[in-house]
Amino acid sequence: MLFEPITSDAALTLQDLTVAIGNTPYVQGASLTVPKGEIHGLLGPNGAGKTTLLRTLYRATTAQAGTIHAFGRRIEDHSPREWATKVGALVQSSGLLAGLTPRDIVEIGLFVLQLDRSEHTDRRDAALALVGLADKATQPAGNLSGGELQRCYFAQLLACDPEIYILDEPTNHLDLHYQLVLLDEVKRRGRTVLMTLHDLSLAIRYCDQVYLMTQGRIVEQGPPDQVLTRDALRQYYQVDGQFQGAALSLVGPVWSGTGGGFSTRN
Ligand SMILES: Nc1ncnc2c1ncn2[C@@H]1O[C@H](COP(=O)(O)OP(=O)(O)OP(=O)(O)O)[C@@H](O)[C@H]1O
Repeated sequence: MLFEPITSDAALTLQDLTVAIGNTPYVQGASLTVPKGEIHGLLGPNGAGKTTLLRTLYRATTAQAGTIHAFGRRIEDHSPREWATKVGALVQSSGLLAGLTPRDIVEIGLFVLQLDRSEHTDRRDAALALVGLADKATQPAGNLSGGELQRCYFAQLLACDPEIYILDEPTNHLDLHYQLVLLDEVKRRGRTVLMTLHDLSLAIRYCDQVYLMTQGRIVEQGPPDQVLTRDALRQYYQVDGQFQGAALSLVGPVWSGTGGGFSTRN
């Protein structure tokens, strides 16, 4: 297979990545390039392999084949600390919150950067204010609502402000206001982003490019309005609907065939 050359303009490059759990490959031959400062979306039905792919980027999983480069350097050539300062992730996780406050959670993220005390405090407080948690900063995180907790993890990432943001369903639990506030903030910062999204209207609104994944493979890629056609929605998401601008007009589910993920819907 011929690949595009890896340049340092490409913030993130995955080439022919295969990730297996046990003997089953859940990501197969995935290649993508995110240029510096662009926002790319990884889309597709449940079980398509999106999270499994992202997990290799924050080093929770190791790929069996293929390569990952950030700014032209292989992932293996970075120390875990170096990678953690370059690549930050917002993941789908309940976490262990016993005894922690939102302030602690943000500080745990900042620890790896080893900032001087005043910058550490400034970044922590600014991030908690940005996500609207300044008044709950010292309360038990275990008492936060689902959306507040997601905002808390967002604050951790925004405080660290890595060069590359890996976001797994970043709008999970967020109300409409915070969906827009936080994704606007990510876009405003001009960082490089690879994120999974089930909300396709948000993909149209924020993504420069999207990849449609199904059964572990990237099957379509391009600007979101060109990828998310009526045919693609029917084939990969099993819905009848179409976009008018960023608005999705849905008719209903389509029941024929199997799901695009690893489980069937019949
Ligand atoms: N630890 C594991 N053991 C066994 N199978 C797993 C494991 N982790 C993931 N899988 C399987 O890998 C497949 C891909 O899962 P993944 O979480 O990557 O999908 P996804 O595209 O992110 O889905 P969703 O949109 O539902 O979040 C699924 O079929 C899932 O059951």
